Amino acid sequence: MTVDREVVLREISKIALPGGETLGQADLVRALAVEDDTIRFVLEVGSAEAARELAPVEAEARRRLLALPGIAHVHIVTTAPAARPAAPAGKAAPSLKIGGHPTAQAGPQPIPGVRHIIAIGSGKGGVGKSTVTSNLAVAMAKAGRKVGLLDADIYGPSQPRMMGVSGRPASPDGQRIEPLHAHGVTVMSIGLMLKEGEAVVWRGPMLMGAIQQMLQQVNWGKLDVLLIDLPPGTGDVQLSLCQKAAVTGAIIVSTPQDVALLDARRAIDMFRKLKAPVLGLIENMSSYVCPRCGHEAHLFGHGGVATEAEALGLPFLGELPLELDVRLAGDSGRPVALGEGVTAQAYARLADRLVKGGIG
Ligand SMILES: Nc1ncnc2c1ncn2[C@@H]1O[C@H](COP(=O)(O)OP(=O)(O)OP(=O)(O)O)[C@@H](O)[C@H]1O
Repeated sequence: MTVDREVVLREISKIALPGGETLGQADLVRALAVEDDTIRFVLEVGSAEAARELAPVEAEARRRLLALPGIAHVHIVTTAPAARPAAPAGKAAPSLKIGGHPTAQAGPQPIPGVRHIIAIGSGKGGVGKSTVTSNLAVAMAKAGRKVGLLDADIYGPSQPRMMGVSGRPASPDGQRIEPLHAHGVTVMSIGLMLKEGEAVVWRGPMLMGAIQQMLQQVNWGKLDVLLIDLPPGTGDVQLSLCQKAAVTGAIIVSTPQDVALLDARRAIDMFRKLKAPVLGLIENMSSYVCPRCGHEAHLFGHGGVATEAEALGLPFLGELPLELDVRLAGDSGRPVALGEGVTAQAYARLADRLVKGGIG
């Protein structure tokens, strides 16, 4: 038997809590990760007292999980908000330190001044999610919207390169973080918070702390829309994000290939479970137009995403061509949407569609 998230949840969800509910019913498990012989998760409760009462539950969960085949380590962290004096509005913020434990909160919070939060996800890596996010951000800014871009791709933050920003963001008061600005877009990336070349093994609580910090402690200012570049797949960042931020909706990027579509379906399913509405699907690398002869070819198939959107009853937001300039522009820090070509026009249409749809 392979021990995965589902197996772990099944194993511990029936454990009874002091109040009579089960662990599954109370929905306390966060940031669950299974890595080789190790299981890690957070139990998030409302108060320090409730956390203390969970000690026997923690012990029982550990006992059950260590009995699973191949599991040698179980790390459980129980978190509760620290009691702290009320701070004046807009001033409450812990120190600028990635990996702080998150403060448990009642539910998804809006970000002051930010009208819409849009998560951009994909089922699979390499389909162009980051490219689409940077170009869409630029296209919406060109259309006169106030746009922010948060790069939450912990596995490979690529927005600093794609947007051409570098340097560690300043924090003049040691509490709030000043974002960077490029091409009319306010930018913050988890990559800018890490030291160059630093490898980080993200643990659940660190991850949740980092996400919460980037949402709530960055001086985003007034934004019509904040686009969030998620890591590919269906993991803890997606979960943390939907728990911490009042996400307006998610957009899924896919190539037309069947395997990418299959993974995209999983991502859609996850957002639905997390109660984040899926605003629509985008087909990237849809067609290739030969720059010499103008011949159009469909290297990864064509139209699969539109068909999938229709089957799922979701809007199809548009298709974006495969073009060498897209990659070159992304590598040079000047997204192709800044220009006037075919792809830039496709992004302008996409931005227009979202703005007309009330997003941004
Ligand atoms: N439409 C396109 N035409 C040409 N190249 C593209 C296009 N879209 C993306 N690419 C290139 O494909 C590569 C992967 O794109 P990108 O990093 O945006 O994918 P991703 O889905 O964010 O991947 P990951 O999340 O795994 O980092 C990059 O080199 C990018 O420049």
